[in-house]
Amino acid sequence: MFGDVDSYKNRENNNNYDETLVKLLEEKIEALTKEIDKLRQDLNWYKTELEKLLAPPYIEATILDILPDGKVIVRSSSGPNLVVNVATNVDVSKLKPGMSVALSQRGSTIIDILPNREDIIVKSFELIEKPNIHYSDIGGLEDQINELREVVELPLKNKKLFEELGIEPPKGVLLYGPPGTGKTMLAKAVAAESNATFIHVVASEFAQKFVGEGARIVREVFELARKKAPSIIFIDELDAIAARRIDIGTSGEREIQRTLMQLLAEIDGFKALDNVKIIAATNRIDILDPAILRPGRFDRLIEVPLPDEKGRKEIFKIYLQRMRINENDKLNYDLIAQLTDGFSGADIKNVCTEAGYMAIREGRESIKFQDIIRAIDKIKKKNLRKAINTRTEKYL
Ligand SMILES: Nc1ncnc2c1ncn2[C@@H]1O[C@H](COP(=O)(O)OP(=O)(O)OP(=O)(O)O)[C@@H](O)[C@H]1O
Repeated sequence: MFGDVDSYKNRENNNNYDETLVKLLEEKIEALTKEIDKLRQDLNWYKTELEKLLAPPYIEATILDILPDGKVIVRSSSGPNLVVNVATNVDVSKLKPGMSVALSQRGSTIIDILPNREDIIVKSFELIEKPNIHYSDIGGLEDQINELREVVELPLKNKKLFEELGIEPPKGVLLYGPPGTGKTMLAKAVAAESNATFIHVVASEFAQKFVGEGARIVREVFELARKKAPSIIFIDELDAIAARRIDIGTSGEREIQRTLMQLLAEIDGFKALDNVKIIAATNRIDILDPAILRPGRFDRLIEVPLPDEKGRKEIFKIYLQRMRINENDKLNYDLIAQLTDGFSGADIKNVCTEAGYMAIREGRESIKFQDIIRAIDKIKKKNLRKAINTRTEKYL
């Protein structure tokens, strides 16, 4: 009798044991299946990456003409004009002269239509139809503003006056001076006040971003400027392509030289009273190639120096008047202007921003005069550290 009860219990235990084991195994299978899926995904990813790495490069080409038999004449980026076929996955009816396409590695077949090159290049410039900066936003540069108004704004706005008087305004203006003194601001403000499109290009990017294409980009920038005229082309860091060169042996140097040549050709190619103006900026006028400064090119030089005490006071006023100052504090502009000898406009803006942060960090809703003094001290130390690092890095 008892034996029966025991065997029943044993069976019961065994059943429980089996159920637990089945559950465990099912869970294990589920986990492993998930892992297989994950590994399969990883494997596919590695396979496609490997394929991409091992795939031969395609050749970029521009369509010149589409022939009646469906073949296409292209100019390949590697040189000659070619008559090529079109792969079946490419819709022939979409092909048009001037379009960029990818050719198979052997250059015999169009295998893809590429996005419009001009769009890609143009997107990498800062193109502002009308910048939102005005002369009144700029402190301490009254003479520079007046000169720019005379040589850029007036000819753009009143071409007739110049034609009647028979005067030719300069084609290109070069702004030179230390970093952060407002050169870019000046160029943007003239564009805004002249209702001109502002095209901002950074010369160092010609060489870095578009290897082997600097000259072509210069051409496209000028084309774009003509299309969007009246316009101002602002070339920042001009020295990156226009520095005097003793040795042009390397291919990189030759490429920069070609870019410069194209820039000079473009400047020479338009008239002083066309409604495209060029403003360039540099911190290193001392190293510029004299060819760039010849009459008819960048022949109007405007120095944009560090602000003097009066200029610093004006810049402080521009920024601080927009900020909320503690009503019990009187701002001593003379003192802060005196304390910031050697500061650029950009440094002064940093001081104001830093003072604002000091108030925020201390949970205040307004800035105290003391914040500004502390911020000046902080920026001074930061600038000093930067100067020490620049002057000592060659010894480290
Ligand atoms: N004279 C100024 N008046 C008001 N703000 C200024 C002035 N100069 C500089 N700033 C401030 O500093 C910032 C940087 O100035 P900007 O880019 O015009 O200098 P930059 O001379 O073109 O410098 P870089 O040579 O480094 O390109 C401006 O956005 C502006 O906030």
